[in-house]
Amino acid sequence: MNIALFGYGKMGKMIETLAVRRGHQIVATIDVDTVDIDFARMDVAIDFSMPDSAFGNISKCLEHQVPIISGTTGWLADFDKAVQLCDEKDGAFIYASNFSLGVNVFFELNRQLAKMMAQLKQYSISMEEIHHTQKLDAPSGTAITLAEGILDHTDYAAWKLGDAAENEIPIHSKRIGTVPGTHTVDYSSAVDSIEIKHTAHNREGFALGAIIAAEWLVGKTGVFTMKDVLGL
Ligand SMILES: NC(=O)C1=CN([C@@H]2O[C@H](COP(=O)(O)OP(=O)(O)OC[C@H]3O[C@@H](n4cnc5c(N)ncnc54)[C@H](O)[C@@H]3O)[C@@H](O)[C@H]2O)C=CC1
Ligand SMILES: O=C(O)C1=N[C@H](C(=O)O)C[C@H](O)C1
Repeated sequence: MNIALFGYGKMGKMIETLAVRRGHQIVATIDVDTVDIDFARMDVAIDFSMPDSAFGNISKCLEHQVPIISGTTGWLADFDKAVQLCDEKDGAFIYASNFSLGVNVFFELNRQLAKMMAQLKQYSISMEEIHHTQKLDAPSGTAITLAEGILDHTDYAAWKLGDAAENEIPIHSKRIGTVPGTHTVDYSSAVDSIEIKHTAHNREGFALGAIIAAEWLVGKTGVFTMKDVLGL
């Protein structure tokens, strides 16, 4: 496949390495200063850029009929517009807050646990996410997806960054060194706690998941998720 990378930072470079190893060609690396973009050469594009550039990059790809994988977080205020544009253009689009296969299993585990705990009102829920100090957005996209999975199955009204009201799920964000990404969901009562946790050891899992999603998306039309890709 001919892959274009939008965003040639930590993730873009990791995806390049793994994609070449899987036999793909990187036909463009587009970063903040890139002026000319040759969309005709691309079978698929993968965007790991910045919160304020993601929607623009996604829109350009959809306008040019290039299937687009979006991994950038912190731009979801524009998500519905991206879906609408994809429909209008008969395009192909996948966004995931986290492409790692392990985290996508963890998302399902989180939803199952929330269902089981919904009636046990003696437990209060809190979440923690830890990332490297260069991360621009908080809470992480992954933490938001986890919180949404809990909100779907419980009486909590919303999630909140930091301290929260009784009917809100607090998400505590920490920025430490070079941590690639750790997410914990905690249910605590007066007598015990239940905790589920995912720890990324490096960025390879995110990059591999994004490439697998790109391989899956080419030739399809519509808006999909990692659940579709992985058959979860
Ligand atoms: N969904 C997932 O599985 C994962 C998502 N991420 C997200 O991916 C994004 C990028 O993460 P990193 O690579 O660690 O960040 P990074 O800061 O290392 O790289 C971002 C790159 O985007 C470039 N950029 C800025 N404006 C641009 C534009 N208009 N067009 C193209 N590129 C532009 C920057 O110059 C930089 O090189 C973040 O939003 C992060 O939260 C990160 C890891 C996994
Ligand atoms: O910025 C990162 O590094 C990561 N961002 C994603 C997020 O916001 O959830 C995914 C992963 O946790 C790494």
